[in-house]
Amino acid sequence: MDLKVEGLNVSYDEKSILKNISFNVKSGEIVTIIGPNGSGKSTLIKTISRYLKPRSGDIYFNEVNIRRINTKEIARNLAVLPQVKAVSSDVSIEELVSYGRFPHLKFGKRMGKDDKEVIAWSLEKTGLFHMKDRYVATLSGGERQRAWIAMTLAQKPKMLLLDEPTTFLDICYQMETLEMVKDLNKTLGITVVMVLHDINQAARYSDKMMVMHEGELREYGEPCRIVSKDLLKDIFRIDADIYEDKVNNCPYFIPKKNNNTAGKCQDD
Ligand SMILES: Nc1ncnc2c1ncn2[C@@H]1O[C@H](COP(=O)(O)OP(=O)(O)OP(=O)(O)O)[C@@H](O)[C@H]1O
Repeated sequence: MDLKVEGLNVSYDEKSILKNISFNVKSGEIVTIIGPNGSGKSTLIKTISRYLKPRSGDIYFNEVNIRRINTKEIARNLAVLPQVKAVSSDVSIEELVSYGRFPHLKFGKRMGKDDKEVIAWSLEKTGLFHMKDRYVATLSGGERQRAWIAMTLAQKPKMLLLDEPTTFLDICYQMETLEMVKDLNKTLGITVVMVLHDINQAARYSDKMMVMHEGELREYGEPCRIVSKDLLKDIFRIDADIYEDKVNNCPYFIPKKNNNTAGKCQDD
């Protein structure tokens, strides 16, 4: 499924947050949004997922304006992993994952064998099958994150929107999650738009990277063009050396020692 965003402006109350954002994501691509805290990444994900209404601008899935697509149709095609997730305390992992099948059920129909197989597959893929009866409320941060990812997998979407999918995960599960996203993208052709804070991981796992800064889309392109000394200095306020990862065929950077840290991460 491809995505087109045209002239998007989004405000919270009177405060303008996203300013004239336009871009295209081709079907089957992995695009990662990076940017400093507060630059508008989550707001963009929330707007694409229709959680927020733009002040102006349009969003198209496969050339159809999302204003013309009904909610169930969107839910069948688009799975969203938000940054903040809530679930009542008596929901088990398996139950949470089963919610991913709801958009696919016919009116009044119960889940069938196919749905149960997809749920089992999602639980296996995320390493949760052996603990599927545990309550989500009793899980560690990383286990809970995997349960939510399993739910989005169960949706079998054509597009995945992931807002910081690796938060709370240890490095092994971070890698496993991103490998899983890549695998789903390659084997099922799922288009992926995600937010990551780790720029090196973004460069490694993305076809394209999008750089947000103060509500504007500052750069959009392939990782080898995006990850540059100038961009890291201008947008992220760090000095870094750029290298080539010949194994994964992508750039990576190592920040230089910061001798003057006082106030460096604060906004000017
Ligand atoms: N519900 C809200 N009401 C008012 N302002 C908000 C609301 N949600 C976010 N904002 C503001 O909008 C701006 C963009 O926030 P957003 O969460 O999109 O940034 P982000 O790039 O995802 O940040 P982070 O990396 O910290 O998650 C910030 O200035 C934030 O304070």
